[in-house]
Amino acid sequence: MTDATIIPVASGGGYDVHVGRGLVDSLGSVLPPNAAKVLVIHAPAMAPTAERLREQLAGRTEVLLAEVPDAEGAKRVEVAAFCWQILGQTDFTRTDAIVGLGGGATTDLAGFVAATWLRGVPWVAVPTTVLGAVDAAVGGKTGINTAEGKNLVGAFWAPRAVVADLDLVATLPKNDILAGFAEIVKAGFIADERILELIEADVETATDPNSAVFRELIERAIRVKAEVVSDDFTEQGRREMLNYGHTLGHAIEHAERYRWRHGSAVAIGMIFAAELSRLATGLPDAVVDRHRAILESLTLPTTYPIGRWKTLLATMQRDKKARAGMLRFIVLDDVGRPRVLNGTDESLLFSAYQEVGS
Ligand SMILES: NC(=O)c1ccc[n+]([C@@H]2O[C@H](COP(=O)([O-])OP(=O)(O)OC[C@H]3O[C@@H](n4cnc5c(N)ncnc54)[C@H](O)[C@@H]3O)[C@@H](O)[C@H]2O)c1
Ligand SMILES: O=C(O)C(=O)C[C@@H](O)[C@H](O)[C@H](O)COP(=O)(O)O
Ligand SMILES: [Zn+2]
Repeated sequence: MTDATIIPVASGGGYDVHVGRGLVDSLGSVLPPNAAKVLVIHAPAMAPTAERLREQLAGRTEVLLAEVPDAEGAKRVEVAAFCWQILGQTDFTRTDAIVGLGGGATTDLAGFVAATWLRGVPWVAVPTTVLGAVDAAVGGKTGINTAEGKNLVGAFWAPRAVVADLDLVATLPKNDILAGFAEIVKAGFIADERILELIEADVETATDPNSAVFRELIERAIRVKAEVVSDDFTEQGRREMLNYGHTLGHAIEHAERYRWRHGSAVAIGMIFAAELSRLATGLPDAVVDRHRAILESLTLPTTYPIGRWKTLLATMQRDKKARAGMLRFIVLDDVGRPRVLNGTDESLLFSAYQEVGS
């Protein structure tokens, strides 16, 4: 692909993340050469792009389109079943391929459908949000939500390529761009302080999809994720660090019935994780304050009602990092030094939450 930055991922069979502009027009080059059929699972906002893909690939392969509900509405078993039905009725085989075109919710679903159809067919992720490009589409964590919690059903199933076309991301509403920055900030705090410095230097330029700094931030965050998942695809250890801010974040998404943006919930979750780090590991006050300053500069939420604590705690018990009923959190010893905190007692957790509670 021309003008693309290539970021390799070494796990899940090995694949590349392509970052650049106008890339979707050469999507055919990353599809399996012998695929007779391609199912494009896409978000409603991406219908015109899906149609463009159909025209582009006509003659080479049969392109089927599956428009799925917007945002978290896509991550439901009924929607997976709708996709499985299309695959069944079109005799989709293991040499065919799925394309996930949309934000993280769409690519999580598309990857899950690919992982489960015939126990695994090839798929390509085409993220169209900031959050999808820097995080969701990379690493092969696929899944759907259940009534009990976020991403409780899923599979590790790597794509054969990720195509992050920044021309597609440019149409994203500003609030979605800002929410996606929560994951970029996460990458900054756990592994790349330069990310934080670039946002602090000029938040307007950093979040302008046409700026060079924006592209640098996208690429830096992808490199963080690619490096971690190359080392630990199935989350046996190091990959857990990517869950910084997510234990409380996912509980907030559940409490809000999946109507909140993921990045907004993770922003509050990171404040909680930073406050917990201050209490448990002695994370300096300045680093905790830095979380608030950066997330507020992005106009992301940093507080949540104090009265919701018991509800959130109950949901957090189902967090995938929990072991034998014991909650585990990702905390920071310092910027760039995340680690797991085991066996946290409830009063310590509540003390940290009091700093978040409004
Ligand atoms: N698998 C992973 O490793 C991983 C990592 C991070 C997040 N996630 C998941 O990703 C999801 C959040 O992803 P998201 O923030 O991209 O949200 P999203 O997929 O809900 O997309 C946000 C909104 O933007 C719209 N949209 C998408 N692209 C657009 C475009 N180019 N122009 C205009 N509108 C567009 C969508 O239709 C939606 O309304 C959550 O479900 C989260 O759990 C997964
Ligand atoms: O890739 C990972 O690993 C992550 O934890 C990245 C997170 O940003 C992402 O939201 C992920 O979907 C959370 O996974 P879960 O296992 O906590 O459901
Ligand atoms: Zn996330």
